[in-house]
Amino acid sequence: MTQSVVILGGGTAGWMTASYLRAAFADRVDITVVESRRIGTIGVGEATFSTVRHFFDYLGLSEADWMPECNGTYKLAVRLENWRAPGTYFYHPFERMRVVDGVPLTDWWQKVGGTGSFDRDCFLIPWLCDAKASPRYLDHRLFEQDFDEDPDRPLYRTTLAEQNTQFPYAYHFDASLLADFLCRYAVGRGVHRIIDDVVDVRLDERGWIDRLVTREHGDLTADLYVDCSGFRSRLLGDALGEPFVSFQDSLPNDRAVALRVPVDTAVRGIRPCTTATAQDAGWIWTIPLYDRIGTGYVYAADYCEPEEAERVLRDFVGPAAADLEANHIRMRIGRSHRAWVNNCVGIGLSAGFVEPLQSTGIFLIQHAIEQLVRYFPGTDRDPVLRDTYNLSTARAIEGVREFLILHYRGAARADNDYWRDAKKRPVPEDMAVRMEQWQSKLPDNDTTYPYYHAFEPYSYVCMALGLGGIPLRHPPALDLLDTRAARAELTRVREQARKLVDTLPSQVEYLSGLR
Ligand SMILES: Cc1cc2nc3c(=O)[nH]c(=O)nc-3n(C[C@H](O)[C@H](O)[C@H](O)COP(=O)(O)OP(=O)(O)OC[C@H]3O[C@@H](n4cnc5c(N)ncnc54)[C@H](O)[C@@H]3O)c2cc1C
Ligand SMILES: N[C@@H](Cc1c[nH]c2cc(Cl)ccc12)C(=O)O
Repeated sequence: MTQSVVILGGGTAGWMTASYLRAAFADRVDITVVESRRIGTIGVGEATFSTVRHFFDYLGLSEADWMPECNGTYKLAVRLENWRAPGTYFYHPFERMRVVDGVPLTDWWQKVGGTGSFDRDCFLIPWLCDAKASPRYLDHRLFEQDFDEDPDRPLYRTTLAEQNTQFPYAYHFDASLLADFLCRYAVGRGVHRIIDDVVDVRLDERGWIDRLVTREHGDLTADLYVDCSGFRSRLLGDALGEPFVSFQDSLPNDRAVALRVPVDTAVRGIRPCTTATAQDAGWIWTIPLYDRIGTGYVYAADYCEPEEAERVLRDFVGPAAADLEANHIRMRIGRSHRAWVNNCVGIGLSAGFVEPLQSTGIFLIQHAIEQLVRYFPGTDRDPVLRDTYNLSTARAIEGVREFLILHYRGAARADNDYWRDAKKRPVPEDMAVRMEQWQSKLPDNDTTYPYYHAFEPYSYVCMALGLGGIPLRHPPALDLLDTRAARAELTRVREQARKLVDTLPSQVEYLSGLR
């Protein structure tokens, strides 16, 4: 059996991998993390999917264990501003669609209309985000009563595969603080930590990694090497030469500039969502943490210079940006042809990245780690385990890629070359067919990317309706069906939403109580 693992890299991917493998295999697998003090981590990556709760569950960690130490806040949705036209916004919530007489409520909304805001007419979470409300009451009850969440239930080893319901929120957290927290978790459970630089990688005659040469700690050998070295891809890409499949033709944003902005939470409040504000050459993220904002401009170098991007971001933030140091980042957009080659598995930026829209990076890390546990190699090195792992992880990032392409192809904005060119970029062949299908009927299980990538049809529906750039018709069947029950449900959504806004505490009030 595989008895030892060396992980190169101490960023989010490295310490998520180390802590999860430890939780899975205990001391039956010896784990070492080697990380450079000289080479920094990417330092961003602060919003997640709701499914990240399975990661913390698996480690036996409750929110109270890690949120206060990581500046954590709740994320109920992504708020997309100015994608349809300047001054407009809509939400992509963690909330499944209601169904009336077998038809999704958003399809009914197309037929019977509503107030004009599909998100507020069909979902509850947009109302909570607008009100900066907490998803929990002060007694910790969740607003969404569909969950039989027993606050005293023992944490147990849930995984993405058990996500049979849609949990209504995800998290924002300080990426560096989370990596530090997971480092303490892992080292406290017996993971070895070496702070050093890997200066050379030696391969054997088969082209497998024989050992990692460090500057001060000699050579490191293991049965399996996990490359969490970030965009450098020091093992998978550099040492093993695995080809990289670029997504640049369909996802042009390859740069970012970020700021960490201190805020007075008591004054500003905390909107429980990530905001993505479209710009002339990309979009700006706003991630509200407990005592600061994480913000950054994701843009395409072909349309905007770094200096201009930094100026736009500083203008967007305002006077609070003065004297703050900007972090300029080059992004490698695409994926390794294979994430697992011989005795090396790439996880995190080293294996692939599709720009941070919709916060998919940490989900892809979590999915990769879960699959690594499922397909963990034995001494016989069964290639079927490796090949199945590679197929599953490639499909996950290809599905995310397709969902992100939809944002640029589907945005109604066409007010400059960047947004006009976005409509002409190539899309995967199957996706072109699906985009045609969406014009006759909103996306559903039959017309969205067919392999697991975490996004469900309702996410595609929110984009199709919210972005405004795809011509949409309701199916003719709705002209023949009785609309009364659907109209009643639309009224019920608004009544429930108004009651929640009136009874839930603010997110600031609830989170202050956790500290
Ligand atoms: C602009 C931007 C915004 C993002 N926003 C989000 C978001 O909101 N949500 C989300 O889920 N994801 C987001 N991501 C993705 C997220 O940041 C990454 O998935 C996450 O941080 C994982 O990074 P990593 O651990 O793979 O790499 P890194 O953080 O770069 O860590 C690499 C590690 O490898 C070490 N290392 C490298 N080479 C050597 C060597 N030779 N010897 C020793 N050590 C070495 C470094 O010291 C470091 O510890 C974003 C990414 C970018 C670029
Ligand atoms: N079902 C996955 C993915 C997902 C569903 N809704 C959203 C909204 C946002 Cl902002 C990101 C991700 C998602 C999950 O629940 O995490």
